[in-house]
Amino acid sequence: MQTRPMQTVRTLPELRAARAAMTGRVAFVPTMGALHAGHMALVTAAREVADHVIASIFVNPLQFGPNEDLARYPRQEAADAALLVEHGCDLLWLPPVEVMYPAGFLTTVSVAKIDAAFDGAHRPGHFDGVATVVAKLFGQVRPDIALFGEKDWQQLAIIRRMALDLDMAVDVRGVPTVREADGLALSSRNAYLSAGERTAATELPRALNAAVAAIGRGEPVSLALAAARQAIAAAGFEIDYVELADAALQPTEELPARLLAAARIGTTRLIDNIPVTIRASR
Ligand SMILES: Nc1ncnc2c1ncn2[C@@H]1O[C@H](COP(=O)(O)OP(=O)(O)OP(=O)(O)O)[C@@H](O)[C@H]1O
Ligand SMILES: CC(C)(CO)[C@@H](O)C(=O)[O-]
Ligand code: BAL
Repeated sequence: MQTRPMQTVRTLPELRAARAAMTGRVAFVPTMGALHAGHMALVTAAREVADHVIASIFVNPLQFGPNEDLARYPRQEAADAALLVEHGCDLLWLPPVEVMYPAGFLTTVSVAKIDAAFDGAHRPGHFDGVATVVAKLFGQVRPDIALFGEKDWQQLAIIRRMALDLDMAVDVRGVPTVREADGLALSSRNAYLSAGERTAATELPRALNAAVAAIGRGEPVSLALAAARQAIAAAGFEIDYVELADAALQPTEELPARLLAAARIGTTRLIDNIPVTIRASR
């Protein structure tokens, strides 16, 4: 892997100066840190499509509910910076919370309808927090391209919609989910799992894949989803949802049908999703 100098900035004047010095196309990877190979796939994809790569790390309080894991969300700035350097990031934007939300901050960006189901229903206010911070980050960084993981499928749909609706002139691109060898989607929150929970967690992608295979064979969707829910629950999960994304979550034709799931094991909430092909003649 190449290593090249990476600048780290924590103030808006420094960010603006560094951005102004960039010529050519700029790709942006927003994150909440605790970086892993999934984030690095975004940085690598960014490197391939642009002249400069900017990443941000900001654990955004606005997108956490009152009983969620804001306080314990993993923070590992030095290790994150080292990974970003290794993968060719040019600029790391590390805004303090008072720079993002100074006293008097009053604005919310809300993407209606596609935020209503799935994680939007289970995490009230979450996607307003995401849309608001990403709108701010886009305004600060002014990227040509921004990359988001397909793991957060609904988030990707919402940000695409927001960028289109608000004429942000940012090309929002999805990057396929990076998985562990046993199928579990990489996630910063996997660090919360005990050894037993980590073993059980593989049931989530396994059951989703089994359901998609059954649907592909022509089994009724309702039966395939019921079997997946049963298997996920039997592994020790409390299920938030295991559902097919409906047309409302497909704001562009580039986003095919998807089976989405969220479930909690112990104190950890995991999400996942995979593509589905539904036979016309069932
Ligand atoms: N396994 C993965 N494959 C591809 N992209 C990913 C993966 N995990 C996270 N991303 C993407 O990285 C970006 C930053 O995500 P974030 O920092 O929340 O990481 P995370 O691992 O998803 O953490 P969390 O556990 O909070 O969900 C998002 O666009 C997200 O979709
Ligand atoms: C897009 C994002 C960085 C906004 O805080 C976050 O929701 C995430 O890490 O997926
Ligand atoms: N990975 C999406 C950010 C969140 O769960 O808050």
